Amino acid sequence: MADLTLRNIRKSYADFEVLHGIDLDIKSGEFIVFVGPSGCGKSTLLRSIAGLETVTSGDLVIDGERMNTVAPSKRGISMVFQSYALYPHMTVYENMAFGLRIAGVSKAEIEVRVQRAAVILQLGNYLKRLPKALSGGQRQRVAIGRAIVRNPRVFLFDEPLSNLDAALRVATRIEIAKLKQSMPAVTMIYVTHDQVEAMTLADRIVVFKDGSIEQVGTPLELYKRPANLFVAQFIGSPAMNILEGTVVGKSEGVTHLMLECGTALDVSADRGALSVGERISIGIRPENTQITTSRASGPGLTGTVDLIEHLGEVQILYVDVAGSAQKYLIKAADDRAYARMDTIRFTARAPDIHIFDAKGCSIARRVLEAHALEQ
Ligand SMILES: Nc1ncnc2c1ncn2[C@@H]1O[C@H](COP(=O)(O)OP(=O)(O)OP(=O)(O)O)[C@@H](O)[C@H]1O
Repeated sequence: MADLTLRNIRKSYADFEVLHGIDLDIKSGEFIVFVGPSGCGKSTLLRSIAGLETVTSGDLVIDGERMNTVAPSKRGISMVFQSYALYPHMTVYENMAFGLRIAGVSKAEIEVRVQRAAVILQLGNYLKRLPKALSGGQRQRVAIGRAIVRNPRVFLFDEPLSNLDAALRVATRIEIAKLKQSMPAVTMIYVTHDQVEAMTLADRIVVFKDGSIEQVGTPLELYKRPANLFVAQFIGSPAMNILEGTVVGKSEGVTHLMLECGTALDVSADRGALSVGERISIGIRPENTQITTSRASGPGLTGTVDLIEHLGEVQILYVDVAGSAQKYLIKAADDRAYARMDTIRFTARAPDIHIFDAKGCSIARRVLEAHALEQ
């Protein structure tokens, strides 16, 4: 069991601040996934939690105990890296046992722990093999086994699957999900660039940008209610489409928007305290866009198909919309044929239209925060 609290964590390399005051509460047994663009500080934070980096200021607390100056080996943390870093001349069993032997754990206890890890990771038949006789996925399982045998309170994973090919990634991802089920009390923090890993493994996802947290939430919260434009475009693949516009009027219960592409859009007034003249962006996900007809009629936006990608069960249409520099992407079932230069009309259901203010903040969130302040 391990609750983890990060309070105003800052980390600088010389005069370059990488982490700008991170606050995060992680509950015992949670599976937390860190995502964010390259260089945003995910690995630095993970390594700081492990004690492989010293934080410049702030408090790093595990189960009520401040850990800032506690040696990595005394934090009750195990870490699995992208590179498996197995000892090539040792068998799988010896690789898993090595750290325990150095720590002076008895032979009998080592046997129990290694065998237990081998069962969890289905490595029982490979214990006598050398790493060179294992697949990449099996090697990564040995690296995870080596971490398990230490009975950690907190398990850290730094992009553990990124060296594996697509099929092995999926198989090993499922192993990690099972591992979580078999160790429900262990807190896990996992860094990845892979959307599917983040969405499928996480209890909560933390989205980072430039050394700060943008949003923390369950995968569905981030997908359905992104707090800002950055999260909206970062979570989901292909990314959410964004169109610029202005609030042009308000009448009873309705706010009228005019998009730069020349399309008028009415949204219900409870979508926010929008003011007339205010610049806004609307966001619609490719999979939430419905093509109304292949001819230029009916309500919605109009565009010209520029490119089509067939992915099997779905196709991605890249559509040029007048007045918008960005292509509008539509994810549609592959049961209908479109051709390049087709003119299409498309719409989205009202709940699937996200609205952001000029600062990129979600209007829905702005309203929620305003309500919270009033109470
Ligand atoms: N030892 C170091 N000395 C100086 N700068 C560093 C050091 N380690 C990391 N950085 C810088 O800190 C920033 C954050 O790096 P970090 O590796 O934490 O990012 P990341 O989000 O994990 O990126 P990626 O997804 O590419 O692994 C980067 O700008 C990086 O260049």
